[in-house]
Amino acid sequence: MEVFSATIASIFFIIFIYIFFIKDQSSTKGLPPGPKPWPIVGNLLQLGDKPHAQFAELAQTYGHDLFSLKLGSQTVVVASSPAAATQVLKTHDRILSGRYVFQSFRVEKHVNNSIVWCECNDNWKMLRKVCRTEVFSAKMIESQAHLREAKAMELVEFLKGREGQVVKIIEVVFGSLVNIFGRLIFSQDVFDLGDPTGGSAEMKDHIWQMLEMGNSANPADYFPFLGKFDLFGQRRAVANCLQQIYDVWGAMLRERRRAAKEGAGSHPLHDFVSILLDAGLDDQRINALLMELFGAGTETSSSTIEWAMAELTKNPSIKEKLRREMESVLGKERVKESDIPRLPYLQAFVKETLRLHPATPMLLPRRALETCQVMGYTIPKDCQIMVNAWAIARDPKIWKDPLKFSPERFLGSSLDFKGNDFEFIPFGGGRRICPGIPLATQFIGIIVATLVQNLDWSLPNGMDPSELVMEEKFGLTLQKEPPLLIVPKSIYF
Ligand code: HEM
Repeated sequence: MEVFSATIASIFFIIFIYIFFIKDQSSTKGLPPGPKPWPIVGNLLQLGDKPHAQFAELAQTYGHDLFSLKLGSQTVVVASSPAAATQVLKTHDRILSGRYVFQSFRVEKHVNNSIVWCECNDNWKMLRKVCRTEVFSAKMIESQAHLREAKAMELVEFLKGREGQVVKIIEVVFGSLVNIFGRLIFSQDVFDLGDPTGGSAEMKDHIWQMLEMGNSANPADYFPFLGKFDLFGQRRAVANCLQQIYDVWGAMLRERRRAAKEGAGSHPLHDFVSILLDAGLDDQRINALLMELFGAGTETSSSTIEWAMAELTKNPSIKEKLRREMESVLGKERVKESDIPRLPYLQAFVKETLRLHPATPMLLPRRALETCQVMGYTIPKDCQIMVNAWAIARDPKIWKDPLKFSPERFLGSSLDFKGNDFEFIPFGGGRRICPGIPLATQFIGIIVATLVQNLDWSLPNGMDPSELVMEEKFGLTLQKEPPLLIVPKSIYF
């Protein structure tokens, strides 16, 4: 019996070795060069909390265009130059348009209806079309400008009320953005800025929980065979959280449908929900899309605004230039979104913030739908592909004095983030480019301009702005450590 058990154990051991060593070795044939992986863990131990910076260093050694590495048993290819980004996001856009869906988010009902995670199938095309022609159309964006302007001013009033007190800027900006989204999406606030327990506490908690779960590591992303067991219950937690959010929204959707029926087919409110109902989307699609807009829009935009505030704090002369531009163009008028096209320095400032601090430094991971050849290397089917937009935007071969925060570099330049200039791709590119660009740029522009026009602030404890340490963590972090703390001071013209 013992001999039998030992034989079975040996067979399993050999299969295990085969899977992790021999099969792995053969699957690396033709891949871009990269650091030698350790057995089983691959190059995981070489990653810290800033993979985009570590990947930038690896690119120096192994391949300025493309290099590959193993994260556990997953093969990952990283593009780190504009030429390689062009290949991934343009030349091979179709084949490389799959998404690598994080294991915690593999909740079937959500993924199938998700614009972020589903394949570029008919459902995805329909959702993108609704976004392009309805939700983010120029008419819709313009019609809701007054809401964002009012919320930006509410934020200023809130901060003025905290004069002399220390404020963690990300929390108030995040709260403001969630409220703007609440208003744009279903015409109601989610947070009460002045009362941390106020607003819709239930919805606020669910959204925080979702964002935190999205940021927590799942070992199954490195060892996919663990995925089906959901060992740490992360997928179940995401599914529960989504269900709770959908339940709240479900009640609202039912109420809207009822009101629409009674009002002979017209929805009284002009918000995203009414657009989606009018577009004939079913509840599951609406739920998934609303979740996506909240998830993809709030954290990215609020972290960009936090970076903008940090740069303004560190560079008071830039804050002054923004103020002077507004004074000369608008006089004493309060800034509005429709003024942004007349404020070139503000536009250049937003671009420079996105260049140095892209909210998703390596975009969202893509997946090869088929094996293909890119720049003479083999990219195997199902391989994960990342584009290091952060490294590209700091490459001294492309940018003069790349680490200097200088909005001037964009003045008089046609360089834009709309996916055609592959040296500057904070919103990605190709068919999966961020559909929220028109909204994100309005948000960021109006909030930054309103803060600069109406408020002054300093760092706590008389700290000198030059001492401000500005370090990115990986991508979609809530930037809890170190947060930007400021002391608001009102300014009066
Ligand atoms: C500063 C703000 C933002 C940044 C930096 C940003 C960045 C990105 C990036 C890099 C991608 C992946 C693109 C690719 O794979 O090539 C993406 C996708 C996406 N973004 Fe944004 N985003 C921002 C704001 C928003 C907003 C405000 C919304 C909507 C309200 C939004 C909705 C989406 C959606 C739905 C996708 C998935 C698109 C798809 O897979 O087809 N984003 N975003």
